[in-house]
Amino acid sequence: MSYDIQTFNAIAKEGLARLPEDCYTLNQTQHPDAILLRSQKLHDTKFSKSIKGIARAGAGTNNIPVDRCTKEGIVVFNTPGANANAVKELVLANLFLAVRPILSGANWVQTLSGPNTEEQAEAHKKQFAGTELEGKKLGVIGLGAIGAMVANDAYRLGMDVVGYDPFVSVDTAWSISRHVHRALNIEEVLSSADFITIHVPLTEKTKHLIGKKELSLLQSHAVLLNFARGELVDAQALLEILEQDGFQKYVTDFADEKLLHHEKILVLPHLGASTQEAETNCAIMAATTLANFLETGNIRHSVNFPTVEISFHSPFRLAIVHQNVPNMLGAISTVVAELGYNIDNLINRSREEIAYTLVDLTVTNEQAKHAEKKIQQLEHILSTRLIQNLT
Ligand SMILES: NC(=O)c1ccc[n+]([C@@H]2O[C@H](COP(=O)([O-])OP(=O)(O)OC[C@H]3O[C@@H](n4cnc5c(N)ncnc54)[C@H](O)[C@@H]3O)[C@@H](O)[C@H]2O)c1
Ligand SMILES: O=C(O)[C@H](O)COP(=O)(O)O
Repeated sequence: MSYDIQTFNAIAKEGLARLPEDCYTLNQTQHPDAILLRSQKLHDTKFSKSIKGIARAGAGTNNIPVDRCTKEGIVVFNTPGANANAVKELVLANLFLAVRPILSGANWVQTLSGPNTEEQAEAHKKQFAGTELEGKKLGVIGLGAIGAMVANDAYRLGMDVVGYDPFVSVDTAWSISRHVHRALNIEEVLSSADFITIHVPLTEKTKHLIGKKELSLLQSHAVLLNFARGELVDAQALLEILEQDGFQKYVTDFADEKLLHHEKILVLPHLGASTQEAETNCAIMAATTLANFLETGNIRHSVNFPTVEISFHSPFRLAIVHQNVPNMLGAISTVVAELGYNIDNLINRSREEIAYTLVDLTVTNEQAKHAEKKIQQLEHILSTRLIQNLT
């Protein structure tokens, strides 16, 4: 069995190495089995019926039409936490840059010349004096993989940290220092913190999460950092409020023409996950997850399908994507029973409107194909896949 994977963007070679040549080809057909990508926008892409999964080597999946994928039975994966440390380090670097005029001091020194360079530097250094992070208050909006790491490390730097996340997962909650205060609403964070950093995904619900009302709550000396997604902040409202000296500075990882050449805005070219380590981690996790899905039907790290994992020992497995309606399991097992086959193992899980069933069979190739064909004829089936156990 060979799978063709369509790739977009620079996927680290360590990840591509998880797709060995004897089982995988890259970009060889018009009808690939799966897509592996980073930030390429797929909203206008029509997916071939051959596509079973899309793996995002990264955290955010707002570049993928996830709802449409769900309707088409395509499993979308991401790589939770794989680039969190890279983003955390860049956020911390920008907190330091926000309190110490490091860049302007370094640029100014380059303008000096002559044998008294050192004296000139010493005489004028006071114009580049800064403040310290220790004792200042950091507000973290979104306490997932990145937000939790930022909160913990900021606390270790001596900052007073307050976090807001009404949907925080149990696993992440366990990882957050007990010294991080829990805010019950976003207003508390925005109005009380000296620095606010945003780490929530961009969805229809979070677009412009920080709008005019929220920006108006910031203290005049506050610094807002956005290393999550540009559209989380209403750029027009932000420009107006900065103009009125509503707050001090906006640091963003997302280029937007409206925000360029503004003395109170620092724009970076989406560098959050651009470290060798993060690129390698994400590529390995995405490729491994995709390969496991293609070869066994098992699903983990999906943003639109349930987690479904059982060990694969039978010669054949049917992977069935169907609508989450009553009696699908009964209908599927009746088809198999009427054919006279015994089910070795079966798992069914659902997530909102979608459900996924794996049926393991010890039958011949022909018999397995026959069972698949019969199941395809059932109502509410979105797709089926017959996987042969090659181990
Ligand atoms: N700049 C970069 O290169 C870069 C790199 C990685 C991730 N990101 C962005 O950062 C986002 C977060 O990444 P992550 O790995 O921490 O994801 P994550 O899924 O681990 O964490 C997101 C957190 O946001 C919380 N959340 C959702 N809606 C919220 C709301 N309205 N208010 C408060 N909290 C809310 C969730 O409960 C979750 O805990 C990604 O979705 C992506 O857009 C950017
Ligand atoms: O969501 C993410 O993981 C980041 O935005 C990384 O994007 P990139 O892979 O294009 O650097």
